[in-house]
Amino acid sequence: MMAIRELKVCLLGDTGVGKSSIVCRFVQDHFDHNISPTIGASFMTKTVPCGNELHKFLIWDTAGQERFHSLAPMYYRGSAAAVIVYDITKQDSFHTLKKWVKELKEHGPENIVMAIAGNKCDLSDIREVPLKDAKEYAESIGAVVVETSAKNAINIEELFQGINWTSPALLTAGPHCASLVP
Ligand SMILES: Nc1nc2c(ncn2[C@@H]2O[C@H](COP(=O)(O)OP(=O)(O)OP(=O)(O)O)[C@@H](O)[C@H]2O)c(=O)[nH]1
Repeated sequence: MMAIRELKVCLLGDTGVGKSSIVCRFVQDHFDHNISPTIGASFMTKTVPCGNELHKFLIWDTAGQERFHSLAPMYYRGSAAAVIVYDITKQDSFHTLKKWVKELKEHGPENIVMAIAGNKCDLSDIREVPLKDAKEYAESIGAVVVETSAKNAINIEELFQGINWTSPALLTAGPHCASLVP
């Protein structure tokens, strides 16, 4: 018998920052230059061994386009953690990230664990957002931050594994943490 812990996580962030690409790299180890914008949201799972248990990530990848904004609460409300993504080459996307954090604090589940991903770190020569700014901001809201590249498979596993899944908020998250499989 190995315990399986289900970890519900949603991805939020501006359109085009690479949310679907991060999920695709994590779940399928694949990158598509011509990936289409998400319509509504998409759902994927991935199970990975972690110590003497299995972690089953239940991942909601939301659509970043403004016209889908009103759907986001349906996905973040059921999540124990949120990965909020910006594009290190677009200052605007960092601004949008801050708006998501504010919305989560106001309307998200109490104690939702937040992780920030500065994606497209393969393009650091055209960077607009210094890592220092992201670190300072993350610290101010008690979130972890990591720079990722879905394209070059940098820090993608680390992003999902680095979420503080031992947070009391998650341990008390109830039935979805406790099922057992043979
Ligand atoms: N150079 C580079 N390009 C990336 C990276 N991740 C994603 N992209 C590209 O950025 C574009 C947008 O990626 P998506 O994954 O569709 O972005 P999204 O955040 O899911 O967008 P929405 O579904 O509209 O919210 C695509 O052309 C990707 O190929 C990366 O790490 N590096």
